[in-house]
Amino acid sequence: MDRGQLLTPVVSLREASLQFGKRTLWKGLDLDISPGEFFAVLGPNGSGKTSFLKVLLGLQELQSGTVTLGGRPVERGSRTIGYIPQQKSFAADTPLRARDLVALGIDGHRWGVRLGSGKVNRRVDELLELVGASDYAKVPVGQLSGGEQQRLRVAQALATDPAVLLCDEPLLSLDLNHQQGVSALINEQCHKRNSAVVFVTHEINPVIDYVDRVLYLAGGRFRVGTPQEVMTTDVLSDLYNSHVEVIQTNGRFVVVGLPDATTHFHDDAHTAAGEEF
Ligand SMILES: Nc1ncnc2c1ncn2[C@@H]1O[C@H](COP(=O)(O)OP(=O)(O)OP(=O)(O)O)[C@@H](O)[C@H]1O
Repeated sequence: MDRGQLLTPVVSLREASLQFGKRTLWKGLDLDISPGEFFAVLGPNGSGKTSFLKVLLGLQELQSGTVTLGGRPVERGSRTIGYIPQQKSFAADTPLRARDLVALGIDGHRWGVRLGSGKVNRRVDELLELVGASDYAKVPVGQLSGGEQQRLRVAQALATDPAVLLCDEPLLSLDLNHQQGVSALINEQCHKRNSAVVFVTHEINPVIDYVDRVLYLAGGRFRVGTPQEVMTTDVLSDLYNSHVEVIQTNGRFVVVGLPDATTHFHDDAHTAAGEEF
């Protein structure tokens, strides 16, 4: 069943195009993402995945077309958005404890005013527990492992119970255990608390059990559909303009013969917009 037809979309793009110089990342993108939908954004290096998130964050303007969140134009710093950025480790001497970092997600815009109130402290405790970080609540963030830091970023992003949760490769550099823990948390926010999740990743398999639909960007074009519709030999060969073999085994996708790690932009990218299933 198509959720998009049942629920009012929380993210909508119409005829959206993004271009840097002569390079078109995508054009003619029409897309609705519904509450409670887990939406993965896939594609090779440089295909525009992070730029897509930046458009939703109000940090990158479209060349043409429109983007709305909850029916309103996107704006920077919206509290309806939770954002898990690409992982960068905190410097060892960062003067923040784990719980301070999470508290910034609740009250970051009012730092120094309400922080420390009983209500904020209780919410921070709840969030730390949710991500399994209570044990290191008072440890300076720079002394924590990459996986521990990442769980805090998830807690921070969930702090406002956001309608839209944007995740930029949140599993990078996590071991398998932590990958599973972090993706299960994000899935819970999506399918239990009804947030729309936009999940940028190079690899669909770690979240394949959760993904409802995929936006696959490559070569200045795109495809949108369920994983079964998009992750096929025909679709990926067409997007990459080169023969790519997709094998499905045990519910996982193995993609063989990708041209290289970087996207190949088609010469005809300006006229060959992707199609939506
Ligand atoms: N502000 C900008 N000005 C010019 N070019 C830009 C700008 N932002 C991004 N680009 C270019 O757009 C392309 C897409 O970048 P983006 O970071 O969105 O790709 P990505 O799919 O997230 O890549 P990766 O998988 O490597 O993180 C890249 O070639 C990048 O250099």
